[in-house]
Amino acid sequence: MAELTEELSHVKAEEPDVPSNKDVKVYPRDEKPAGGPEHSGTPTVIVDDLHIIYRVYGAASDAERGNAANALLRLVRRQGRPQMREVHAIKGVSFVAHHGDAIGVIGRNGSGKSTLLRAIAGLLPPHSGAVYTDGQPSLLGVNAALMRDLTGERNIVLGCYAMGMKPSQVKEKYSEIVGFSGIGEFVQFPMSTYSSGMGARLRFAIASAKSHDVLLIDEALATGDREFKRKSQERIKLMRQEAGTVFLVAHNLDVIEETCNRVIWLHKGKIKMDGPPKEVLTAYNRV
Ligand SMILES: Nc1ncnc2c1ncn2[C@@H]1O[C@H](COP(=O)(O)OP(=O)(O)OP(=O)(O)O)[C@@H](O)[C@H]1O
Repeated sequence: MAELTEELSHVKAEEPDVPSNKDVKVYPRDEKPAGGPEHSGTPTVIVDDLHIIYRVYGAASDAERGNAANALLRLVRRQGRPQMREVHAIKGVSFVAHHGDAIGVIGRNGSGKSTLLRAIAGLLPPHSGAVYTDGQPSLLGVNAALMRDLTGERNIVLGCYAMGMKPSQVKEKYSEIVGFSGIGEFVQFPMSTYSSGMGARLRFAIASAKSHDVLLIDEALATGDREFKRKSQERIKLMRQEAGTVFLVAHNLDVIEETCNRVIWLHKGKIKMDGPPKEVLTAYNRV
């Protein structure tokens, strides 16, 4: 900690101005995109007829796969342009999220949950359609990109800077982050020595040390133990009260039910249902 304090005092002299992260974009249409329960809060995220298509180079199409002739053909074709396949992961998704919402995103493997979160975070360009956000979305574990070769301590400092915190704020939050993560003395060890649960807990502790306009959490709570799940659910509730919007992808439906006030069910890249957790989860459990 002494080393950390010294490091922070050096950095203070070069402390950059943190720009305002309000990024209000004007929604181009008068009407509201379809779906979702009624809300009185301000819209924070508007997803409008979003399509995301991945391009995979070097992949054989179905027609090309499967026999020796096709294999030979593929060998020959490799001399020319590589084959390209498209994966249409999000197919015309529209919804509006509001201040104070905690939205669970559920669906089978490959239904497009992570892709949707990455698109909201601005990490994937839409093929068509648009995502509008009021404020800076933060995708847990990516925005605060943690480095396996560095100690937990270093990652906390870098992660906090990456979220736009000032050195004085990092100093103030440091002990709280370590305490919340529950990693104890491992904070002095490189993250490569952590279990996946410890890494996820530290990521959550760092990301939730700051209130976010839009916080996107992808399965981070899945690896924590029961005590950590309880603590993180409480913190998500607190973040909602602090006017943020939280998106949560989790396969554990209990976590979704206890944490969220709304659930979006994705199926093969489309919204199958969008509404209160009880209704959506009951329908989801029936299939
Ligand atoms: N980087 C990528 N390149 C090509 N295709 C991808 C890529 N990432 C995801 N996909 C494809 O996009 C579709 C949606 O994947 P995505 O990871 O968003 O689903 P998911 O619902 O989060 O799945 P899971 O529950 O297994 O995490 C899948 O068909 C997947 O194979």
